[in-house]
Amino acid sequence: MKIKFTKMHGAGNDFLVFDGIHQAINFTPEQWKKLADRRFGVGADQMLVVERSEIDGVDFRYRIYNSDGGEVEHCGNGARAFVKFVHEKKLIKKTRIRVEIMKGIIELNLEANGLITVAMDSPEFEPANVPFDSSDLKPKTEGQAQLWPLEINKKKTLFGVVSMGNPHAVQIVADVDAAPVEIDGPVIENHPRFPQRVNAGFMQIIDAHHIKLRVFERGAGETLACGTGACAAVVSGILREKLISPVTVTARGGELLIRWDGVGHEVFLTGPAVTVFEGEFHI
Ligand SMILES: N[C@@H](CCC[C@H](N)C(=O)O)C(=O)O
Repeated sequence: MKIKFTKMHGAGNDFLVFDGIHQAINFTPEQWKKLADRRFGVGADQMLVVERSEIDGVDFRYRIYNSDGGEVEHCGNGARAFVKFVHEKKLIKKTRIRVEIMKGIIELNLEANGLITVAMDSPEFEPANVPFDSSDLKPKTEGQAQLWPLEINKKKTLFGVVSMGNPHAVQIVADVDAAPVEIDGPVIENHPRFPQRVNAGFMQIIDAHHIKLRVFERGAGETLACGTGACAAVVSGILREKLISPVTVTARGGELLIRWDGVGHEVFLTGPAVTVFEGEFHI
C-alpha cells in the first residue's frame, strides 16, 4: 500500500503530515518510530494525522505522535503546520479554523501575512494537573510564580512547572548555548516526579520582551523549536516578573512570538509554517 505524506517544519521543528481523510493511517508505535528515524525512515520530530471531526462546529481533528512513537496531547508548531497543510491540500477555505486535538479544541488563524496564530488555551499550574508530584516539596515564591526545587545531576535547580495541555518544566539559564541540554534534558524528562514525563525548557532572558530558548522534548529529544515549550517558558517568565508580553522567543530554528495577559487568559503563539516536500512510501 502507498501512503502519501508532506514534510513540513515550523521554525525548524519538523513534521510528517498525513491526510487521514483520503487514506487510512493506522500505524503502530513501532511503525511511527521507524518513520521518524532520520536514517532508517523519513525523519521527523513529530507526525500529524489530519482527520474529520465529528463535533459540530469543529472543522478537523488531528493526532500527534512523537518520534518515539507515543501519541501526545498538543504541539504548538505542529498546529501551524496543520493550518498550512489543510489550505495547501484545499481541504478548507476558511482562515479561522477550529480543531480537535487530544488536549481539547483549539482555534487557529491564518494571518494575511502568511504567519499562523494559535490560541493555545490557558496554562495550568496546579501540580496534579500537569501532572507533577509535588508532595513533600516546598516551593519558592518569585513574583507570582511558584518554583519547584529538583536535584538534576547533583545540582539543585528551580523549575517553573506548567501544562500547556502537555507538561513542561522550565528553568532559567545564564547562557542557553552553554546549557547542558543533552546531559540534563533526559534526566529532567524522566524525573520520577513527572509521571507522564516532561518537556524540559532552558530559557535565557535577553530582556523583558525577548528570550532565547532550547527545549529537550519528551519523546523527541532536543528540537530546533518547541511551540508549547515557548509558551510555557514565556508564561513562567511573566509570572516570575522577568518578562512582559509580547515576548519574542529565539529558538535555534527560528523565531516565535508569544502573547499572554496573565492568569486566566489564553496564550497566543504566532509563527511560520513551511512545506519542504511531498513524498510517498510503501508499507
Ligand atoms: N514540538 C511540539 C511539542 C510536541 C509534543 C511534546 N514533545 C510532548 O511530548 O509533549 C511543540 O511545538 O509544541
